Amino acid sequence: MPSTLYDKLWDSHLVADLPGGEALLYIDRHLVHEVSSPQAFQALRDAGRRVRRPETHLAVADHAVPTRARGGTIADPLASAQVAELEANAAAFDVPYRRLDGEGQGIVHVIGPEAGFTLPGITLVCGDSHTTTHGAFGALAFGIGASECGTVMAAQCLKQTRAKTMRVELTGTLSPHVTAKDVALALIARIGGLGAAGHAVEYIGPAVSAMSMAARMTLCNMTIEAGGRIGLVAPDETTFAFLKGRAMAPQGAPWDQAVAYWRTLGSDPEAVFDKSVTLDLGEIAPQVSWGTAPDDSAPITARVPDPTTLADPSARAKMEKALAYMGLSAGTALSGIAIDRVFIGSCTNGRIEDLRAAAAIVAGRRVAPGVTAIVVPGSTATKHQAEHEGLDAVFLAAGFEWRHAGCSMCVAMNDDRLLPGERCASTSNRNFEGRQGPGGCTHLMSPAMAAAAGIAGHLVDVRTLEPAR
Ligand SMILES: CC(C)[C@H](C(=O)O)[C@@H](O)C(=O)O
Ligand code: SF4
Repeated sequence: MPSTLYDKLWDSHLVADLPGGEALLYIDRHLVHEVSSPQAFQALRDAGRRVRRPETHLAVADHAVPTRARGGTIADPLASAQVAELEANAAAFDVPYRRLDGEGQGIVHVIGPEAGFTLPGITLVCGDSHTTTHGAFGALAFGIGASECGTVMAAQCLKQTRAKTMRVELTGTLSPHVTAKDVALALIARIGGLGAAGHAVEYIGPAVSAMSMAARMTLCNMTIEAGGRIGLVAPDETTFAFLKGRAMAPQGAPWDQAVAYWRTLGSDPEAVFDKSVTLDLGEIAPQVSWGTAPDDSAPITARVPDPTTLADPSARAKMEKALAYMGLSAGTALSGIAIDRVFIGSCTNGRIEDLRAAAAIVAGRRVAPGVTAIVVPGSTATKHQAEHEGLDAVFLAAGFEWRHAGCSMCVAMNDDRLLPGERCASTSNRNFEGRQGPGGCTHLMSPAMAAAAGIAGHLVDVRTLEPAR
């Protein structure tokens, strides 16, 4: 019977079918961060257990870490305690740990792929919803809860329910300045925040094959914002080229064997999916979010939607609430909404390709008066690569701040936050109320669009930005 990529990954990790429809899956790798791991380590301690296969875990601090300075002590007592706890737990349980002041530090979803820790054909989990990111490599990767992290550490297995499958076919070609982020936002706006719930989404089609690994990771990263716990792209030559020579990827003959296996993973041509959606990339314009959920997104050429046009009272009330929080009135042109801050970074768009795209817009221009703009690379290695390419100088010359790696302003768990009422053009993935700080307003967009907003001082179509002087 023809199988999908998801079926192949599931079947190759199935330990046992359990009564009641659940199954026991073998877990190959586990990424560990400071927010979701303390409870898991404590559970091991309480039960007197060790980590079963320490070498299959990789720990790093990313959510709470300060990005202004590295080395020395962390001023914030909570962040300092969280990082110290992770470091002590990793040492006590022999789990490999990426030091905060080391080259290997960064956001879990950025360092996994960079290290070749993320590989096609494996199961990979993390106590973090954006673990979907790693599916870009053809890995069965999904976010788990804090107590499940402890289960994986102790047993290397997890109980799971098989997901349904959804095929998202991308056709056509992206227009200039339109990116995977715009595709993700347009898709989520179309299918809704629960449009992929219960489904493992596979992105298929020539437009996916043409995408870089960074673009595929952005797509898979955002799959959770459509409710899908799993986003997948079949591994291909682009995947292999990205992984070859990475520190934790196989080398020599095992590499050749692995690639031969990875080539077999793609969905069979006749494989049947439970659900199917097609998106023509040629029709997608740069997107921005206007509300308080990622599916509240629209082309930058559109206007703030009007709740009175909605027939369903609960949908109307939801939109009214979102617009009230965002301080926006129906009918206002999205292009032109003034911003206070720009955040370029996160596990969605903090990779070198993202920084290059933003720098290309910023070069020769200046951040608008009154706007504070920060660039936060997704990993320390990305930061150093960007510096090697001179991107830091481009950002600094334009008035951007150049920071150390971490989750930063994606989530209000560290020093980088919006103040109440501040409005931010952000390359992150969530725009919930208070996500970037209590009372802060987030507009999601691509790195090029966020850079353009910083230059213009308002949301703007990057394709119409005034030429650099
Ligand atoms: C803190 C963590 C558990 C959380 C997640 O699960 O995704 C965070 O990374 C986020 O993006 O909201
Ligand atoms: S960058 Fe944002 S979305 Fe990604 S793991 Fe950190 S907090 Fe979560």
